[in-house]
Amino acid sequence: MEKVVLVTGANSGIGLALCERLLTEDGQLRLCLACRNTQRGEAARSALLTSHSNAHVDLLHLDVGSVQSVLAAAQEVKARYNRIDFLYLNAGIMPNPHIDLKAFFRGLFSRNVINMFATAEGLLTQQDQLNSDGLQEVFATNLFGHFLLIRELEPLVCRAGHTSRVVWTSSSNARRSAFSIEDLQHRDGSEPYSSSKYASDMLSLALNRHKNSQGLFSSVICPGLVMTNLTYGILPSFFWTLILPIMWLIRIFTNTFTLTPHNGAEALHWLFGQNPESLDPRAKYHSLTSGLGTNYTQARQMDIDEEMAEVLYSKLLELERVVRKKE
Ligand SMILES: NC(=O)C1=CN([C@@H]2O[C@H](COP(=O)(O)OP(=O)(O)OC[C@H]3O[C@@H](n4cnc5c(N)ncnc54)[C@H](OP(=O)(O)O)[C@@H]3O)[C@@H](O)[C@H]2O)C=CC1
Ligand SMILES: CC(C)=CCC[C@@H](C)[C@H]1CC[C@H]2C3=C(CC[C@]12C)[C@@]1(C)CCC(=O)C[C@@H]1CC3
Repeated sequence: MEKVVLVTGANSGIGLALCERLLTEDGQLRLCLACRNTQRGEAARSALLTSHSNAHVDLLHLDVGSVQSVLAAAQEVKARYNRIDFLYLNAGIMPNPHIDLKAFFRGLFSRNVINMFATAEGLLTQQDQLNSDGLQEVFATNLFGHFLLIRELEPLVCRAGHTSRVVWTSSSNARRSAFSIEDLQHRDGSEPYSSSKYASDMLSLALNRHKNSQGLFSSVICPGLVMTNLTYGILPSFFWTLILPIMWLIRIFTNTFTLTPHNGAEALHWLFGQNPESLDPRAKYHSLTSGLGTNYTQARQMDIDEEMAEVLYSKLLELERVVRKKE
């Protein structure tokens, strides 16, 4: 039976590389590119069809940062497909990033240097804003829109006798200390990205608790540091080009510098081939690249409090009720 796979944020970076890899792996796939920008979505679809001329590639308009768009897109998905095997929740933003250069140079000469390059801990802040639904934009895009999408698509992913998978593109930047259960949307802090990614790690655990019995299995991955539009938004592209040789060198010390979208998509691709029952719900699956350029996936335990994950789940359900009422 052909597998139905939906990828959010599929028109560039890691999402597009994943699509390319999935089509190479399985020519029978029915792939749905869920993109907010139709023109960029069309360009991605054409590029994929150039290298896989017989592939089934559909396009879906979806802005995960908008409640109305998520609800409309979910209706469209339900009309087009009768099940979804893989839901890759990959779209993500990091608006107005700011690097703390002092902290960077201090970190360079500390024992924490490897961890700093792997996680950006203490280096990065962002300035977030409210979207038209009155939600914090980073929370709405990276977490809540995807949560709402899963809820809307439950008839397609929670089916008796059938297993479906949800895979979150999280980050090594996800940190417990950046997240507050009292401030889910991170209205008051300056690390909305880290907070939203930590929340996705917790949500994945809660989804497994609530939905495994209905055939839905959730996993989280970290793609490592990848050169994409997102990272080009942190520092100008000429800077990245200048330091690229240094980055290849750093890869010898930290295998988290995957650098290319193809390498970054390693764990996403690896999960596609795994039996969900064999996966650890408390693990984050990391895409890693060795100094010699070999890609591999490694499971690392997440620092997650199960009780807090449950509270997050209930709070998201409550927020869902509120936004549905408004709609
Ligand atoms: N690059 C890195 O080093 C790392 C990236 N990640 C995560 O990987 C994921 C992919 O990012 P990456 O490939 O790096 O960056 P890109 O910017 O290349 O890709 C992000 C994708 O998400 C889409 N997107 C953004 N906002 C929305 C929205 N509201 N609705 C629908 N689609 C949206 C973008 O579409 P559009 O073209 O319209 O903007 C784009 O296709 C993100 O979740 C990111 O947080 C995690 C760790 C490290
Ligand atoms: C010499 C050199 C490589 C300098 C770059 C320093 C920083 C700009 C990077 C060091 C660690 C990086 C990192 C990210 C962005 C760029 C750095 C801060 C991410 C936050 C990008 C998005 C993620 O989800 C995780 C990444 C962790 C590492």
